Amino acid sequence: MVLKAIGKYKLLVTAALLTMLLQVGAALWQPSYMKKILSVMANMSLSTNGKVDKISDYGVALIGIAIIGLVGSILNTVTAAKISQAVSADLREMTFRKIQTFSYEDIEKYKSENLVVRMTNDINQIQMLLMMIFQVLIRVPLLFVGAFILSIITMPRLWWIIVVMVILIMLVTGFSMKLMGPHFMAFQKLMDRINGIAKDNLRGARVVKSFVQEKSQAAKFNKESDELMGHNLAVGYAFSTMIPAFTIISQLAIFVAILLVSTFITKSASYAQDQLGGIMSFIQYMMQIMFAIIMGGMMSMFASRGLVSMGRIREINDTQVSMTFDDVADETLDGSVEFDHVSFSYPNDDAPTLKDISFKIKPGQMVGVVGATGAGKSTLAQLIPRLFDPTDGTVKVGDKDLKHVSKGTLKKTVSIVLQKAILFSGTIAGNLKQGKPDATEEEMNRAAKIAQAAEFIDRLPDRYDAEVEERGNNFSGGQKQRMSITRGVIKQPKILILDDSTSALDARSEKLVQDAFNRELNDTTTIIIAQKISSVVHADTILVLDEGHLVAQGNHKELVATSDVYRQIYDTQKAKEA
Ligand SMILES: Nc1ncnc2c1ncn2[C@@H]1O[C@H](COP(=O)(O)OP(=O)(O)OP(=O)(O)O)[C@@H](O)[C@H]1O
Repeated sequence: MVLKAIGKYKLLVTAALLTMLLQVGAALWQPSYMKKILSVMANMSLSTNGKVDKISDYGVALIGIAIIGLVGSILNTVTAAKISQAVSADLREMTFRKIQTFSYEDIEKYKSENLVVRMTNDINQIQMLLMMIFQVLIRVPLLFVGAFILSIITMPRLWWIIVVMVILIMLVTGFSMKLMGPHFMAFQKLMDRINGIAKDNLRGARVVKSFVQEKSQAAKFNKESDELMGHNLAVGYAFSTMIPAFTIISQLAIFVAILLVSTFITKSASYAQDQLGGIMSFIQYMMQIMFAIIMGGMMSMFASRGLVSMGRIREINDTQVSMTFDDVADETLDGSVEFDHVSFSYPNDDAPTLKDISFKIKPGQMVGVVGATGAGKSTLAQLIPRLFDPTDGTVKVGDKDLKHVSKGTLKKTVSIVLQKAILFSGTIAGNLKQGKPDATEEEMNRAAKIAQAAEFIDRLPDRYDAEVEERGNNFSGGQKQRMSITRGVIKQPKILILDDSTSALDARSEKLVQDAFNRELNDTTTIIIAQKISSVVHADTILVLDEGHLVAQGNHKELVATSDVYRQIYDTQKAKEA
């Protein structure tokens, strides 16, 4: 997946690789000139004629090589940044598009905060890994092998120092990586949890404040945050020992090399003139070898985090969407609804929430759904716009099994106004047009009048262009519900489901909404889920749910006479009102 995404940027990738080569070439070339300069200096006492000129020529060449290396480095950083940014943006967009195809069930399985972390933090990890790859991937092995060979050619008698140094550095790097690995693995999961707590806390800020929950929320957050800090510290400790260990090893290697060369010099004067310059380049090559191993270690660290993130992003993109729609032409369905022996269990929940439910609703009927809290009313409603598929049985709309209806047909036939009014930041018009993207102002007006939203929208200076803040925070609960109902009715669906969506309206407004429905939405099948029996008392038929079972169906009068569950709810509510 990532390779495919990188494949789009072949030109940039080639440029990054070439500039990386340029950098390595310059780095490996530089010490040989250093050796030449020092060799000339070592021989100076014998005859200085022409030697200063030679030194300055070598000096100019050295600066030239440094400039080539610098240009290579700048171009490499720019191209690596471009590739990593472009690829991560592509991955982010691709993943977001994939999430848009998810069913509600898929989103529930992942959890929204987990998806947010994947789209942000995991993509950042991949971006950092790509940056690293295009800055050091070729550089590390080339620099390592090149410096290794050249150091031995420069000082053949000191080959063993290099070998011992490489072994020691690799051991330290391997040991440190082993210590750090599990902590990196824990990062992402903790980030998911921290994000979830922060999201819940900020979303429920009013609850937190009104129930004085700041301390307990902070304690919950601190627990996860401290755990993250623990992992970060462990990585920090491993790093803090790794770097000094490298320094000790390299200093030791330099000391032994100088000591040995000094011994050779005392034994042979000619060796001094031949090899004195070599020791300088030898040390530089040693440093380059060490740098290559450290970079390799860092890369494996980024890689271990980046690979976990790649796995998490791939998991989203490889997800088999749990709900697909038949690729059939859109059609016009009537507003009848039929549940045929429908049972339903939530994902990861063994016990069924709906149990063997069967009923039929005729087009244009007004239907009430009542039952105790948790009886399964909202769950039943969510099966009609296919937010979930039933575990058993069939849900039909307009006599067609929902599983064989196109997405377009379902969208124009069914509209649901959820229990919680969810608005998006933007304008009122932007929110209403989610119900019908090409809605005219006249259509918005008509829908707003039915939902009793026109009265407050008309009072706003910008009317439909008035700003809606994040989650509609600048509107009251009742206003949000009215806008939500407006969005639901604007496309004039054949079936309108109101899931307890007038709960924040006062009795007068609720009555006005219901009257408007009766007047304006005569042909629409209206399914009203209600806590209060008074909201559905005039319905053509009422479904009574009890612990996931449909225990009775009929109009108010019939149910009072025949259903114990219904009568019980009715009597309790009447007693409260009295
Ligand atoms: N997304 C979900 N995942 C798992 N279980 C759920 C989910 N939503 C609801 N449930 C469970 O299903 C049962 C029925 O919930 P549902 O919301 O349908 O009841 P309800 O009758 O609409 O209740 P209320 O009147 O309080 O809104 C409850 O026990 C609830 O815990």
